[in-house]
Amino acid sequence: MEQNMTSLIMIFGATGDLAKRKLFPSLYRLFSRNKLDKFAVIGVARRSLSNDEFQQSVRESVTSALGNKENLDEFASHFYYQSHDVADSNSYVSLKKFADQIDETYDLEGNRIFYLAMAPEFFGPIALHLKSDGLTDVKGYKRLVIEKPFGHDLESAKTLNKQIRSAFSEKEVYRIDHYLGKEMVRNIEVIRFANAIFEPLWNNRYISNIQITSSETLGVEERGRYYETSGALRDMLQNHMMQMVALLAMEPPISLTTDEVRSEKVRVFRSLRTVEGEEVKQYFVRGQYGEGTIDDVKVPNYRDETMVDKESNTETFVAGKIMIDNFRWAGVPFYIRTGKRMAAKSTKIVVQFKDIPMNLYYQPEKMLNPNLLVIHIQPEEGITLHLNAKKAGGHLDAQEVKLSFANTGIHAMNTPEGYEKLLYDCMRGDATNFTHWDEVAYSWAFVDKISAVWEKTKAEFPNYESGTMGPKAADELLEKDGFFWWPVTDLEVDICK
Ligand SMILES: NC(=O)C1=CN([C@@H]2O[C@H](COP(=O)(O)OP(=O)(O)OC[C@H]3O[C@@H](n4cnc5c(N)ncnc54)[C@H](OP(=O)(O)O)[C@@H]3O)[C@@H](O)[C@H]2O)C=CC1
Ligand SMILES: O=C1O[C@H](COP(=O)(O)O)[C@@H](O)[C@H](O)[C@H]1O
Repeated sequence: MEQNMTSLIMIFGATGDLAKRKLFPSLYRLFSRNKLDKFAVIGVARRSLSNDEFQQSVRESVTSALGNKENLDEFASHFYYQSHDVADSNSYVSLKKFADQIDETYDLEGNRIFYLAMAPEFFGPIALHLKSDGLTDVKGYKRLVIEKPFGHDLESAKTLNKQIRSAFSEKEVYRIDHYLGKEMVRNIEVIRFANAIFEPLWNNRYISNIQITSSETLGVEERGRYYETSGALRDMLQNHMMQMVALLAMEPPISLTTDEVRSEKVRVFRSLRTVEGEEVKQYFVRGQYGEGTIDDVKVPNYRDETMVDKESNTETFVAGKIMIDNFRWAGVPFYIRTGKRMAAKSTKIVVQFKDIPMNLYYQPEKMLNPNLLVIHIQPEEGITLHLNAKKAGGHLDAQEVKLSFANTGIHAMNTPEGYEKLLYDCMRGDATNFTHWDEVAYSWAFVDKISAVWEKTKAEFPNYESGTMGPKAADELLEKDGFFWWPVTDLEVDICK
């Protein structure tokens, strides 16, 4: 793999929220760790700004995300601004001239990263212009980083992909899924494939079900316009949740190359049981938040949020049972749930193992505790293994014990922000933690069948109170299979202490 950390990074949408909150601070962290060789950034957006004003906004965003930092002036001096309307062809001609000049000044070897941090309707047109107006005619590498959402459904994703692919090859396209930058999401593979105690048990003989929860306390905030066209199914399930399912379910790749890992993930997507028509209500539950209280603050109904339809049929919560019909996973439900305005901000994976054949130690009053492997993705990062062991001093009484590993505890620092890792990977030319077109296409095909049913039928919303773990039907989804959601807040236990 290339390790050339020299590049001209062009950020389209450089005055936007994502650039300020995530991209500038992440670049700063790479800079401060000496991970960048020669680099310059051209920020592109519509409004008119001088280079000085832009550099000031870069300094402010780094300070606001990371506090006062060293060498900030030196870092910011690598940033340039170009006012540009992405819909106007003439702008690209002057942008190309400017980019060539910066390339020469910093000796950037013709390496270019185009980061599209803009509304998705611009992705295709920008990619086409970059090629037709010569910005991609470089002697080094050219890479296109694309934010989510990648389309609205399979059809629109195909159209977008066609536009992008007429300017960039698949290997040059880096589709961001920021969950793939999270430390513990990346750890899933290592936990699975580097431990002799897990891999032999990682199948339908020993695992009864897997639960993935990604709950948020935030509501839709200022994103009503986008969210009304998306909902939790497209916003979270089609991408982040499906990626976690794939990492948990895939076969061990023969090596850790981008192509091998991606091809194993694609095999999982190909094995997904299609859920359509009448089956959708047996497998999936949707919800929309009503008013409630979070952290002692009263919060409004989703339908009363800015830019939201008073009769909105958009789901802010989704729970589902995903079946993977292959040899390893036949019969094992993967339960997923995600939503806004829930009781806690938490992303966790709970792997519940099957009960042992006979319960010697808890009978007759109590049930044996199943063994659980909990992967804490956020806010705390770590692993907890729930076992049964003898109670100290007692006769042969058993009790549940927990073996915990806290990522932060070991490294005594915050783990790097996901965007930092993804930017670093992109500069190194490592696309393993970006989504391949095939993954996107399969997961849209799966999700489209569900949205087709939901869009046709009006739901009885709101159906969960803000500050709770979603509608009752989400609990019933597991109850009818004899399971229940392991409470994510209780599982937070002591791992970070
Ligand atoms: N914000 C976040 O936390 C996340 C965002 N994303 C994705 O990132 C992308 C950007 O989101 P976000 O930063 O929130 O969006 P914002 O609305 O905050 O920013 C949009 C940016 O696009 C620029 N822009 C708009 N129209 C044009 C135009 N015609 N020509 C040139 N520039 C233009 C704006 O510049 P100006 O104002 O000067 O016109 C601004 O810099 C979206 O795809 C979103 O889905 C994904 C995950 C998280
Ligand atoms: O992609 C998105 O993710 C965030 C949740 O991300 P997290 O890293 O805070 O878990 C979600 O709020 C947003 O709606 C969605 O677009």
